[in-house]
Amino acid sequence: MKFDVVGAGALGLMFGCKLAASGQGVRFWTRTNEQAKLLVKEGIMLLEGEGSSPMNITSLTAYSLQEASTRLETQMHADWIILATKQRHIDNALVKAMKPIIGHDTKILCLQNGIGHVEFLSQAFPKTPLYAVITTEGAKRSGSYQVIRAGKGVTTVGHVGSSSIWKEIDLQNAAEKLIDTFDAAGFCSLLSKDIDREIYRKLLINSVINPLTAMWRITNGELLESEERRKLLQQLCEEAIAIYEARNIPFEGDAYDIVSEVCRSTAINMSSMLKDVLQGVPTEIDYINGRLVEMAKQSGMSVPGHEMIWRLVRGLYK
Ligand SMILES: NC(=O)C1=CN([C@@H]2O[C@H](COP(=O)(O)OP(=O)(O)OC[C@H]3O[C@@H](n4cnc5c(N)ncnc54)[C@H](OP(=O)(O)O)[C@@H]3O)[C@@H](O)[C@H]2O)C=CC1
Ligand SMILES: CC(C)(CO)C(=O)C(=O)O
Repeated sequence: MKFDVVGAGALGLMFGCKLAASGQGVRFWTRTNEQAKLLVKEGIMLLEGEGSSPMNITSLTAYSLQEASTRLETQMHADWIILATKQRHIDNALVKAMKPIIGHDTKILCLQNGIGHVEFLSQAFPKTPLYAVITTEGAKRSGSYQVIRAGKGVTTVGHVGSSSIWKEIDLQNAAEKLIDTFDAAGFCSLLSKDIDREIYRKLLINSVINPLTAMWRITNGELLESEERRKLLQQLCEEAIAIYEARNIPFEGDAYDIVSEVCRSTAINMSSMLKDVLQGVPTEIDYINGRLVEMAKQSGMSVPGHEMIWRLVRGLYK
């Protein structure tokens, strides 16, 4: 199978490295020429867990995405594009730059947290099948070509949006082959027929854990360590569930219990939002709490907790 990885950040490097190591064809499309050159020169170094020796993949193909139209004149389109940028990178400029790498049989796999990107990309690429991924894998970039697998997780894949020119059975077969390929590369993967459910479940979890850990600068586990923190966790869960109920979005189980369980199981993790804040880069708050606030407004509801935490996190970045 051939993969084009757009965005050689934490997840892009990790997925690309392990897919290449398992014998798949992987080509990287970076934002900068400098990173593409470094990847070609140095390869990727992936560290998986303490005590394990690093995996080093060399002989890579990598270009800047801006060069796509000239590079694709002499090369084949991939079966899959793994879109591994952040939500905020997905805009008209990225769409324009990606057009040359989309062939007749290319499918796009979106790794982003939050919501909004699927609708945007469905409109931008109406004929291209889109799949969303919800992953509990943890990856941390430690340089332009070095990445750490911070935690093994489960990667769930499902078809999203409508792609009128593809038959349901072909969409399903393509996803099944992808799951087998991911499994063979060392990613425990599942196929979901209702990926929206997974997306909204993850959205709720992220909308509670991420901004609170980012504001308080604490690990996920520390969120449960005081009554004051637990109360706010509870309030954000209740507000999110009220929005879901108003909009008929299914959510199974007790939100507070589920969020608390994620805090416990990822206790020593720094949330992705806290990492962004500490690095001084914009967070994904607009695509997580911002979207919830927007949904609440559309339903004529007030969600003071989410609105306040959204503004507080936005205000951290000038
Ligand atoms: N890391 C994780 O463990 C997890 C991440 N996610 C989600 O996955 C998504 C990616 O996260 P993560 O890998 O951590 O993010 P990173 O910031 O590490 O990676 C994003 C990459 O996209 C690149 N990029 C930006 N614009 C372009 C462009 N125009 N063309 C090509 N590349 C571009 C960036 O390049 P540059 O560095 O040059 O700016 C960067 O390398 C996020 O939405 C996140 O929420 C979900 C689950 C786990
Ligand atoms: C589940 C959680 C909160 C784990 O850290 C996450 O997805 C993130 O940090 O973005």
